Amino acid sequence: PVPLRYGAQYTGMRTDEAMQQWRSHRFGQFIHWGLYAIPGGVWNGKTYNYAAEFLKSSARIPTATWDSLMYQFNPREFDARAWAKMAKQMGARYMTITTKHHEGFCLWPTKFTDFNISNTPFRRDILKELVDAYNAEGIDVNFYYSVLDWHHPDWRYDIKSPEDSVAFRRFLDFAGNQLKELATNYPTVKAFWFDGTWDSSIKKNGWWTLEAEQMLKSVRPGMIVNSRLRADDFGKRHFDSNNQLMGDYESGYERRLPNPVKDLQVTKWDWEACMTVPENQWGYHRDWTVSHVKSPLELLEMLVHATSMGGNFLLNFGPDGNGGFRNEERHIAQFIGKWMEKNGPVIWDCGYAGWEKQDWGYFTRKNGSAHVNMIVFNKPVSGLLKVKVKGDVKILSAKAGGKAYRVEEIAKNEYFIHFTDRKMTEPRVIVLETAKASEAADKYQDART
Ligand SMILES: Cc1ccc([C@@H]2N[C@@H](C)[C@@H](O)[C@H]2O)cc1
Repeated sequence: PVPLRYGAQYTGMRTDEAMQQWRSHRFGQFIHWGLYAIPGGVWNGKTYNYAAEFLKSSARIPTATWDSLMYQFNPREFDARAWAKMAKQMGARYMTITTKHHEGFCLWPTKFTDFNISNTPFRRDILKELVDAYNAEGIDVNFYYSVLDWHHPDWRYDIKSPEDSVAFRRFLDFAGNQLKELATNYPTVKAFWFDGTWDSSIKKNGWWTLEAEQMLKSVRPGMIVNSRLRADDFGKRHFDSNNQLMGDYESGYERRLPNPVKDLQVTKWDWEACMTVPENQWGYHRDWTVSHVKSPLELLEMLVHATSMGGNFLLNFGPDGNGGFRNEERHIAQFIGKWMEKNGPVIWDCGYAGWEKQDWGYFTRKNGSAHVNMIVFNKPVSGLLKVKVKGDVKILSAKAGGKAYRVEEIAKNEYFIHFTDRKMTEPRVIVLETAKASEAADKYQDART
């Protein structure tokens, strides 16, 4: 392997309590909220279809003009407790909030720039209200932080001169100070979700990305950081030049999920996929007719899909400039919440079952359990659900609620579950009880004698 100073700091999955908690949550609520929520993708009467949080660049708005939105930020409807209740009802176990997005506006009263919530008509510390409200509902809070900063004069996309180096060094000190401030002043924060780290200026300063990770973990032992923060000695990101994952979980799945057949490598490490409800809107956009809006069922299937491959699913909400959620978002939360109320146990604390993906849906398994969960989305015409088990395993029973389904062994390690449900109105969970084939044989042995 190539000797690295700023590469992966450890190999394998973390087994400490904090990481086990993060991993067991499986389902998180992403919240993108900032000045971009005020115009909501519309500027001077023109609607820009690209992501609303990029309106500043889509509409080529001068920084001074964009930054003056700060004087309008006064979300009267904002109620952190109501947000937290909606997330709780949805079945989310953690929430990731944009402390600062690319625009550079800070949702907390930071000491390191005036471009923050305390200089708005609203004044209140939104971050503190959210952390307190979500924690009170038993939901962990993580911080999204964009290193890329359109507001800060010392930001550089690349380092092309000694002046760039001096300025960018000041910028990295600024970012480091903000990160330390966040980890210190909000002591219950569990993880940092870094974004805006793809530019050459960062890739040429891999040392800083490791220093930021180490600083956060020294301020808060157990802190979790995503792979997207990290660049190694050669500017390689996410996976270092020895192909080792940097940070504590892979965060490369944005608006896409790993393939359940071809991408099984992800089951070897922690990872999280983040997802928009429209095709590509993270911040609030006034007009959702500009693209496909995913249905609650599509999003529920993605949550199950991620869990089935041992990953987390971070579903995005974009509150408007007043602090309200769209009806589509409320409906999604209510729909998924209703399903999770009954079936949360096949998501929370669950992961990759180790069996081959089948067409009818997904397997999940609570770590180490002899029970394997089937979440059925696509009932076949035959009503026969194929299950291929691995190794010394026999299926003893298949149950949904109190009802048992016939388990038919059709070949070695292959079964049909006779799924006689007539009409499927929602994804159905069938729990398989398994035992070691060798031991199970003894069980039959007993029956025969
Ligand atoms: C090209 C591009 C840059 C940044 C993004 C940001 N990452 C997501 C997690 C959102 O924050 C989006 O604004 C998306 C696409």
